[in-house]
Amino acid sequence: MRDRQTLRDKMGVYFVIGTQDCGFSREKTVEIVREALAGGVGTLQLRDKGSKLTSEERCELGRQLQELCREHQTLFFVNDDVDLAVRLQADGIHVGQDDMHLAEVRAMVGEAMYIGISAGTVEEAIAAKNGGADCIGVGAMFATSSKADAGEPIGPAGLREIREAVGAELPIVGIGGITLENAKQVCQAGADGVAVISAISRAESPKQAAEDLLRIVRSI
Ligand SMILES: Cc1ncc(COP(=O)(O)OP(=O)(O)O)c(N)n1
Ligand SMILES: Cc1nc(C(=O)O)sc1CCOP(=O)(O)O
Ligand SMILES: [Mg+2]
Repeated sequence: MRDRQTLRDKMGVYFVIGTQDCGFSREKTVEIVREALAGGVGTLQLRDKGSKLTSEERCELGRQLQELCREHQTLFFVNDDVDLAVRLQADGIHVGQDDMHLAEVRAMVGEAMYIGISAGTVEEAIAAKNGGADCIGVGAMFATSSKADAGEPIGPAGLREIREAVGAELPIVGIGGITLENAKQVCQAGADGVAVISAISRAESPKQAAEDLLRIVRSI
């Protein structure tokens, strides 16, 4: 069953990944995820964008990653693809402002699955909270090359405003351009954790990068 405190605890280091971040290689994606999980990633999101995988192959990759997550007690989220999340019985689904509406997602996934929503403004964050979102991904925090349409960075000040508006209870991760150098600022502004792609996927050691991020998040 969904539990807000469990979710908050698991969102310290939230790794978002798809084959597009790993040279379109499934094997490389699995290898990086394996390392990242060993480093303490608490939530993994499969975000396969513009990939060369068929839907069956994407489902198979999802199953593989979900199995690895289970071995590490890591939450497994699917990005955008509500049907895939239902098929895999993922722990969570993440949707943005241009994706399926929250109420429709809830009707499709049932009561047990976490729903994460993207928010870049106070209005979006309040709407997500009032609509029953379990957590929000706030961004873009900083400039990012991992998402072409990420929009203008809102910085830690933007996240702080959102935290003040939604209150202390709703789990929040910052996302977009987060690195070992700026992760502390994101948490100091009120985030429960950091969601990253490149800080882990492009690190020389994804395991070390995840460990370092977790240490920073836990230091706040
Ligand atoms: C944790 C988290 N936060 C935000 C996003 C971005 O979602 P969205 O705005 O729908 O953009 P895409 O990821 O679909 O390109 C996310 N994926 N995860
Ligand atoms: C997936 C995603 N969503 C964003 C948002 O602003 O909602 S920014 C982003 C990309 C995050 O990648 P990196 O950690 O490499 O910057
Ligand atoms: Mg989306």
